Amino acid sequence: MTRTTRPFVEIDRVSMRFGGIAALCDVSFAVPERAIVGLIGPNGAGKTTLFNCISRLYQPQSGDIRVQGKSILHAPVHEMPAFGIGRTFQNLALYPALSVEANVMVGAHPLVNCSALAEALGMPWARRAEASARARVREVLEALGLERQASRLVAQLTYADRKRVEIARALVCRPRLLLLDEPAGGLHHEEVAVLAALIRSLRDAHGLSVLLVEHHLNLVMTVSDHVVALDFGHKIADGPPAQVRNEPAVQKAYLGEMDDAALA
Ligand SMILES: Nc1ncnc2c1ncn2[C@@H]1O[C@H](COP(=O)(O)OP(=O)(O)OP(=O)(O)O)[C@@H](O)[C@H]1O
Repeated sequence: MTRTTRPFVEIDRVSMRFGGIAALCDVSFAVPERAIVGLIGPNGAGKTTLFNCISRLYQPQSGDIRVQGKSILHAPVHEMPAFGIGRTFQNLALYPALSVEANVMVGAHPLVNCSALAEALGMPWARRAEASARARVREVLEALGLERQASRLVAQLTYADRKRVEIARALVCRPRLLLLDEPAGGLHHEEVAVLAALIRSLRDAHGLSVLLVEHHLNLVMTVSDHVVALDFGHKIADGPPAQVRNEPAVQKAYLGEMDDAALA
């Protein structure tokens, strides 16, 4: 699939404070169409706050966020599905006592798009919408190699498979932008390599733009086309992985956080 440099998302001078804490200070960068952009920074740098602004959980005090040129911050929250943003959460936000299929079905809710009454009464259009959402869920489970786990409870899965379920749920509504919040957290070395291949293949197969928050720097540097680094809410670097890795401000921000090998 051809990549372009046209921005899919533009973060434009976004600032967000929590009382006296400046979590984001005038942060600007773009996620080009079909690009994988890694967002790095030490603990407390502002990465999750930015994700929460893009998914409209937080409203920044100033700046704008545009998807294909249209401001999401000025759009009503119920219009958000139309912007095509899917996300996963740092601490898995799954229902352990429900099946894999049921968990992914939760993400398909916007596809059903019928009143609760129509669903409860089993109206024909509600049944058709639900059948089509179930078909989509099965398609995504298959794409992620989870089809044989569909009826298992999430509580019975390995941690790596739970992470896949989160990604499946984020994909079910056919997003154009996938926000991945620490997908490698808690994974073993080999599982991280599998994850890297999965992220690339999802981008290639579906033409997705991906914004990846990750502490696993080797994964970020391997998989990203472009890397943005934050520190104390400020953008300190923005460029190709090799350039950002060697940026003195990035090296300094990480000093003491992790061994130098992570950045070598
Ligand atoms: N809801 C909140 N209320 C108050 N302060 C907050 C809130 N959310 C984040 N912060 C503060 O904003 C700053 C940025 O936090 P954020 O969680 O965005 O950083 P992060 O880069 O995602 O860190 P980590 O890598 O540890 O997840 C921190 O100082 C944090 O304590």
